Amino acid sequence: PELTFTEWGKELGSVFSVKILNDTFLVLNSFDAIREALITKGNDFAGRPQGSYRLEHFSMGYRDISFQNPGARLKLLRRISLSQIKMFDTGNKRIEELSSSMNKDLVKMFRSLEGRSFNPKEIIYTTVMNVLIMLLMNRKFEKTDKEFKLITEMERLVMQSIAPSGNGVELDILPWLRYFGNSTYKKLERQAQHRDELWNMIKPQILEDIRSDDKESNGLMHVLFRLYHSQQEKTITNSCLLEEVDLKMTFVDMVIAGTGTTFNSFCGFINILSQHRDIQEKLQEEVDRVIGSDRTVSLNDRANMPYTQATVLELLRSTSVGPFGLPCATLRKTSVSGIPIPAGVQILRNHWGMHHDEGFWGDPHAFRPERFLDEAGNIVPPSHVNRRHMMPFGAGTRVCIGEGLAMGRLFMMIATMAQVFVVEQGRLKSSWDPRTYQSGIVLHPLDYEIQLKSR
Ligand code: HEM
Repeated sequence: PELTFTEWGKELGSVFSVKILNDTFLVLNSFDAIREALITKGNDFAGRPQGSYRLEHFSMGYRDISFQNPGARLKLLRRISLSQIKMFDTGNKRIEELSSSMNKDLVKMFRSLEGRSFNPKEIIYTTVMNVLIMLLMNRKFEKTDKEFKLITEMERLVMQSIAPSGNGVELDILPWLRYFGNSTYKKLERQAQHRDELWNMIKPQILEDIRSDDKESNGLMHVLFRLYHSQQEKTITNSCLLEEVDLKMTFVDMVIAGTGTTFNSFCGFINILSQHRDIQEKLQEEVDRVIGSDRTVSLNDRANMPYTQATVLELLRSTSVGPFGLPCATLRKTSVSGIPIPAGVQILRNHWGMHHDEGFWGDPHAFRPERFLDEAGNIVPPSHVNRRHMMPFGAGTRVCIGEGLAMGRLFMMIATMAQVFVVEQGRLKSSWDPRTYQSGIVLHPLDYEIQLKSR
């Protein structure tokens, strides 16, 4: 739909409405309209649609961060999650060590396949997923662990069943179809079983860490459980009393929101790299000059590696793996581009269209990191017009809470690949162009294979 809406926007203008079966969405299709909604009138547009049977089922009654409406609970969960994610940035030695150990794992897994043609998806998925698990529980799982299998399967089932315009939309309109073997309902039920089984496995692990008072067990879930216990014992009072379902859905939400997005962006990148020799050489030149080969990449290197940073930005713009962000809803009577909008209207923001607007970008379908560099080769500041036209993480009060984590991980993985490998196309070739990606709430690059040579 992102390509269709972008085309329609040329005729219909920057704001139009579409009917998907009997659900109506207002589509915001230009930078000005999206900016007005998310930033100038952020509080008016900060709601999430609450009428979808599928979302309500998946989120246990909107108890996750992504789909609940603003209120004390959302504020508390967002604040704690954000402060934990900040610890993943520079300055925390243990996290830095763990992150670089994960990069080492990525390199080790790739090295074991050197010289062969292979699909890198599984290895990338394992690495990205484990970064999330590290954030949540301060540990990592092996591919063969039951927990890992449950998480993977749960994430796959969610992606297949909750896209606003995808398969299963009929269940929102006719929820009674669940009594008649509806296939999306079966997927929702299966994911709920996986979720519960997973929670029953990880909850005792988190509680055991807390009991043993392991100072290093400071994952987001440890922090939330400690707060939850303090609230129960009435040693802390917040304006919102957490229940176990809030903790469980925060875990599920972070895994779902953080894995598919980062994983598909990086998967897209490796295919882009294998077909852009010039970009690969520029990345290699920079990493050789700034880091060399004697030490591993660190987040602190970002400041000295503008080309790699520009590549991360161009990757997020070009692939736009969250083509509409998350759907939002107006909380009160408002307007956009001078058009009055009542409360309760469901909104889709065409981030893809904004990131591929030919009138603005000129050549939006070329992969060109230089768009984000000035004449001296420095990264342009966030106030630069090209950076302002980029909202891969949304903006305003509901901006993605994983932005810093995702940007940091993408930087680490891109710089590490350039430092260690030359990436070439393998036997299975597919277009790198994101217009070919498979649609969904998150876009998926087509399958491809690569061949790696150590540098
Ligand atoms: C390349 C990676 C990522 C992209 C492109 C991305 C993109 C987005 C977008 C567009 C939104 C919707 C914002 C809005 O409604 O305005 C969002 C929300 C969200 N993201 Fe991300 N994200 C990424 C990585 C992550 C990671 C790593 C995490 C977890 C650590 C995460 C957690 C969330 C959560 C919880 C929300 C819901 C926020 C809310 O509704 O208040 N994301 N993300």
